[in-house]
Amino acid sequence: AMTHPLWPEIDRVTREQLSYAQQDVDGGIWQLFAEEGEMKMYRRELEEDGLVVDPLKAVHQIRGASAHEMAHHFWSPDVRFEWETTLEQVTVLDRISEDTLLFLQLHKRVWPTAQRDALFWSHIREIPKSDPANCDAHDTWIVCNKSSEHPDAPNDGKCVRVDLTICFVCQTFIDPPVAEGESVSRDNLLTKITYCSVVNPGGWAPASVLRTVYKREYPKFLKRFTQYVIDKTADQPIAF
Ligand SMILES: CC(C)(C)c1cc(CCc2ccccn2)cc(-c2ccc(S(=O)(=O)CCO)cc2)c1
Repeated sequence: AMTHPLWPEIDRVTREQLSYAQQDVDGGIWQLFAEEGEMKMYRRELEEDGLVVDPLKAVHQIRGASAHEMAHHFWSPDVRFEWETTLEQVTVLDRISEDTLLFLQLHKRVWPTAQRDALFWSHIREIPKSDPANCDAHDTWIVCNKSSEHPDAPNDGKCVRVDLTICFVCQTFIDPPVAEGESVSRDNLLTKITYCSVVNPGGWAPASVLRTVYKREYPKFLKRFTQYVIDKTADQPIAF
C-alpha cells in the first residue's frame, strides 16, 4: 500500500514516465524505424558501456477496446503468456498493493546471447480527469514497469539480468461523440497508445543481434498485443 518502502519511487517514476510518454516525438532525436497502418515506432541510438540500449517510443491507435482494457491486459499476470511470446517463466514475487506487483520474468534465450531475466515492479493506475495529462480523453490509464531488487531473486549470474523502464499509456476517445445517455458501441472507442521502453540488456550481446531482434520483435509485439485485447474483449461489455 502507500506505506510500502517502494511507493515513493513507484509514484515518482510513474509520473515521470507519463510526461515522457506524452512529449511529442521530436523528429530531431527520434528516428522512425517501423510504420504499419496507425502504428509508428521510433528509436534513439544510445549505448551504455558499449551495450545497445536504444530507447524506443511507439504510438498506435486502435478501435474496439478501451484504455482500461488495454492497460489491464498489459498489466495482468494471468494473461501474460497469452500475448508475450518471449517468456519462459513468470513469477509474481510480491503483491506490493492491489495495483502494483513485483514480477520475475525468465525470457527465452535468443541465440547467440545468454538467457536473460527481468525483475521489475509493475504499477497500473487511472489518470484522473482533473489531471492535465488526461486532456480531452474519456479515460487515461498507464502501466509502468521498472526494474527493482528483491531478496528472493538475487542477480546470481545464472541469467543475465536486463534493466528496464517501460511505460504503456492508453487514452480512449469516444469517436464520433455520442449524446448523453446514449450507449457507446465498441466501434466508437478510439484508443491511442504510447509505448516507451528503455532496456539495458545487462550483459554482452552483439549490437547487431540486439538491433535486429529489437526491430523485428517490437512491431510484432504491439500489433499482436493490441489485436489480442480487441479479440478478447469483442463480445464483452465495455470496461472503462
Ligand atoms: C531486446 C531487448 C530490448 C534488449 C529486450 C530483451 C529482453 C530479454 C530477452 C531477449 C530478447 C532479445 C535478445 C536477448 N534477450 C527483454 C525485453 C523486454 C522485457 C519486458 C518488456 S515489457 O514491455 O515489460 C512486457 C512484459 O514482458 C519488453 C521488453 C527487451
